[in-house]
Amino acid sequence: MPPKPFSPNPSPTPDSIFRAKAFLLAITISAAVLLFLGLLSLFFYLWYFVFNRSRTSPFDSGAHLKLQKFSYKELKSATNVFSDGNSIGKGGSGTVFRGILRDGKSVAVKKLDATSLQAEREFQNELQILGGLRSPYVITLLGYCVEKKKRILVYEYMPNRSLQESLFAGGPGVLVLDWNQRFEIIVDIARALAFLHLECDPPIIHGDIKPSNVLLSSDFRAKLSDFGLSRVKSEGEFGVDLFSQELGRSEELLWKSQELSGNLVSAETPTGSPIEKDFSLGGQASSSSKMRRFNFNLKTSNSSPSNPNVKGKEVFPMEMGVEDFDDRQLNLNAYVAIDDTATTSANQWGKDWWWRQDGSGELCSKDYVREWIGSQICPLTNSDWDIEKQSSPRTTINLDRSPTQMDQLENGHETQFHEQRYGRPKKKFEKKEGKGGKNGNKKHRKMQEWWKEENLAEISKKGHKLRKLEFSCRRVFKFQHSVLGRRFRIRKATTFGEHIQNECDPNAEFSFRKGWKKKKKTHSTGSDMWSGDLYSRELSSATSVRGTVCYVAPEYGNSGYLMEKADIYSLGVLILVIVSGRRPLHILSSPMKLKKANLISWCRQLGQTGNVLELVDERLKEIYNKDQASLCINLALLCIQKMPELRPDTGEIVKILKGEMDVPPLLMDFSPSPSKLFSRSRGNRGVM
Ligand SMILES: Nc1ncnc2c1ncn2[C@@H]1O[C@H](COP(=O)(O)OP(=O)(O)OP(=O)(O)O)[C@@H](O)[C@H]1O
Repeated sequence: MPPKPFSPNPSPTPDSIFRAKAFLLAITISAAVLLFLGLLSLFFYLWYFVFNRSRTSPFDSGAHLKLQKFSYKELKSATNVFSDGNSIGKGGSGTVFRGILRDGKSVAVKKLDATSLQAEREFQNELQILGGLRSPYVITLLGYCVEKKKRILVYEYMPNRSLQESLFAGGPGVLVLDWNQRFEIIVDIARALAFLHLECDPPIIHGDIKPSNVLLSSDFRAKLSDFGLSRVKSEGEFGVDLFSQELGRSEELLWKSQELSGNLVSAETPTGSPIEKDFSLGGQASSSSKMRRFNFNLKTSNSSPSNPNVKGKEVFPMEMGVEDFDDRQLNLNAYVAIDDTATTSANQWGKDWWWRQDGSGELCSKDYVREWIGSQICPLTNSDWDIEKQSSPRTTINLDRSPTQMDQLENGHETQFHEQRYGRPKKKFEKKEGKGGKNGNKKHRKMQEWWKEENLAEISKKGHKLRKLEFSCRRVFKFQHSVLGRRFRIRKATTFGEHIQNECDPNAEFSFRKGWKKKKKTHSTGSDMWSGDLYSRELSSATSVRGTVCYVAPEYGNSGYLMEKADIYSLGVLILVIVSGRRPLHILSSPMKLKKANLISWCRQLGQTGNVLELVDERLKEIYNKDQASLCINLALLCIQKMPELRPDTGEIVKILKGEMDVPPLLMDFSPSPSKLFSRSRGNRGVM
């Protein structure tokens, strides 16, 4: 068959040309539109994440759960314009209100003090850490509000509010929490910590375990709250936290400022090098050092305490022998260098306060209560103090008078104590004041150093100039001094009740940042001037004291080490508080009860010599599970051991509480401490 002849395509008709052109045009237009839309969404995406999100949500959204962003208007109407009636508590960094959202859900709205650095830090921490956590044992952060300087956090509402209120609000004779509830609360808190330490990766250290940070649901189950001081442990880290990295700088500033002010103790080591050099390393090494060489607070150096080059330091006169010292002398020398391989830093008091909690007997709670009060009224320099004394004798507190009063109290002269405290003629008061002035000044100086450093440490983080720091420190101290005087006039006019704390004006409380402030009418009983918790509340309000006095672990001091075992220590104290229904520091008028003033030391004494069940809250009227109670107390004793390595971890604690593991025997702690050395010299008394 012949091939088919080639026939060329028929020429395109105008119609087909038009259709092809239209098709091409449509493709071009749609491509352009798509491109435009793509670019638009890209720009929107960039705008949203780079500008909008970074302004409103200061954390990496990828790593966190979805938090609701509330408008200020919304929260304002939820809380009835943040009315006093809706206020349910006041903390160091803001006020908490009850709110009802538009969908009817109850929430707790924490309005942070806009201008405070602590509030800002707490806000960031809560979002970055708590915002990413979901556990039945941890409070749920539902959302936040950021508008201009306003910082607000919205949490799930806990109808029974804080453990602090449930434990202490009832007053004598009124039982709020029964034994079962207390035990469940202890288990819940242990589980919360186990979640943070073991289930979170990287682990989270809470850093501020105390009753007011344990919130209770309607059925009295506990949830851990307040992550304002918590931190995420970074990989491979063995002891330095984020904030402590500022410490070297702060220390340096401290030394410089001391040079400037000229009237504080010399900050030089015997070799003339600033102590900051070894400061953090000392702590790091300590956490892995052997028991006998363990020392968190003292810097290891090749110097001797009797080295004449140690300028201005108070050195324990070893040659005299510790036996030559009576208790009073030891109290005055509590911050001296006692180890021949160690020297103190100028801020030693700040790290040594906790020794006074220990069970060795020679240092009582009253000493650090007194010292603490001293710190509050102590101006930055001695001359300021003198000026204040002259200008307003009635408003100054005579610290040197306090030991006498307390000693008499201990000796059982309660009536005399009362008279002296409130009815003594002014002349005698002044005479006494003059007599003990020298020792008092020493104490003042120590407290000044501590507080100065604390303030410097915090403010230096924000890069303030040294002179500005000096100025603000002076101003703060002066202000606190004068207002505290006013406070004590009120106290002098009252009669001596069963609890010293009852004398305090219930409507006033002291804040390190703000001085005395009139307490808002709240339901919170969290601020108790004379309780350990008061120190806590107020100290935790002092921005650079991370953690809570009486709850904070000894190794933490102010050197910045915050590890899991610090939480365990606080948990131990908290367990004792829950079991006993007492605050960690509770000064009572009765001399018989004075030994019980310091819960920790009392418990240690009972652990060594007596029946630990003596500690159980009398209000339980013997209606409690004795096995569980002694388990809790023994567990607490394990947790409050001075050496972090000896404390159990959270996994073990939960197992012990669930009865899946026995309480390990309590080892003796041979940490070299002033009190320990003193004890040993008196016959090798062990200190737990
Ligand atoms: N989610 C909540 N539900 C119910 N009440 C709450 C809630 N959060 C806080 N509160 C109440 O508000 C009080 C103050 O809480 P906040 O966390 O501000 O301060 P704090 O922990 O007591 O003190 P600080 O912040 O100084 O450590 C608590 O004691 C508690 O009574």
